[in-house]
Amino acid sequence: MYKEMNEWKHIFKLDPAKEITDENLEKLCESGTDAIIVGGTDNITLDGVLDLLSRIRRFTVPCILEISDMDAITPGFDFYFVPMVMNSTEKKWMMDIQHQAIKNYKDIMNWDEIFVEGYCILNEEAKAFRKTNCELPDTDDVTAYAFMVEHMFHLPIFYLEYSGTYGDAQLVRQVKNELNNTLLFYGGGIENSQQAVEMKEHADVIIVGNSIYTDFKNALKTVKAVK
Ligand SMILES: CC(C)=CCC/C(C)=C/CC/C(C)=C/CC/C(C)=C/CC/C(C)=C/CC/C(C)=C/CC/C(C)=C/COP(=O)(O)OP(=O)(O)O
Ligand SMILES: O=P(O)(O)OC[C@@H](O)CO
Ligand SMILES: [Mg+2]
Repeated sequence: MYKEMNEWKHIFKLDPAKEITDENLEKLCESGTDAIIVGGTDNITLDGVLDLLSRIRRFTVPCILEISDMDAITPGFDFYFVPMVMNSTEKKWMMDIQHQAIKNYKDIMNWDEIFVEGYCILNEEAKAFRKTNCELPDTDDVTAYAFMVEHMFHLPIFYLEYSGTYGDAQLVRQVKNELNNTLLFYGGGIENSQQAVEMKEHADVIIVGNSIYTDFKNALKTVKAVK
């Protein structure tokens, strides 16, 4: 585990398929957030990733590529996050794409900068849910996935993903109570300081994505709210 990651509280997730002005990008990078993730589900191109990378690189904030497409992997990021979708009904999204990627890249992979995320996607409307043919887990299922991620796979991150909608804070609390070593990331629908504080009470790290593009001022305020 990258030592400082244990102390992270807040991350902004920027989508390479969406536009952001230099002015707003600077505000995000200088906001005090712990890191910027570059990632999304649809239309992720190498050009889009490289554009954001070069613009974020002007600042000191750690910059992470969350890999969702093999064709959009590039050197230059501080860290690489590799999703494995626990509640996908297809082995492909849990194992096979990652297996193929490791065959391609194993000779140049620096495992000190690569972190695998056990994803559990809980919003049926999210693009990632549909793309990876997820099934909606109940509370017991989610808890069991958390156990698997920590005790069977020993992954550094369990990611409760509600992308696009605000989730169930009580479920986040229950999951947090089951985890000891694996960090709990929460992402989904955080649009204001109050929501950020509520989810940060339970999750180790909150991720703010879409509201950067829909309500920038309030998205920016989520950093100070949790720090
Ligand atoms: C050249 C170089 C420096 C190499 C470095 C070495 C390296 C890091 C090699 C890669 C190793 C590896 C194992 C890669 C895995 C590659 C891969 C494509 C894995 C599959 C990932 C996956 C399951 C993708 C499916 C979609 C998904 C779950 C994406 C996660 C992010 C997410 C949920 C985004 C939010 O999406 P959403 O909000 O629903 O959608 P929009 O924001 O787009 O609307
Ligand atoms: O876009 P939102 O809904 O903020 O979710 C953040 C992140 O978890 C998406 O992968
Ligand atoms: Mg998104």
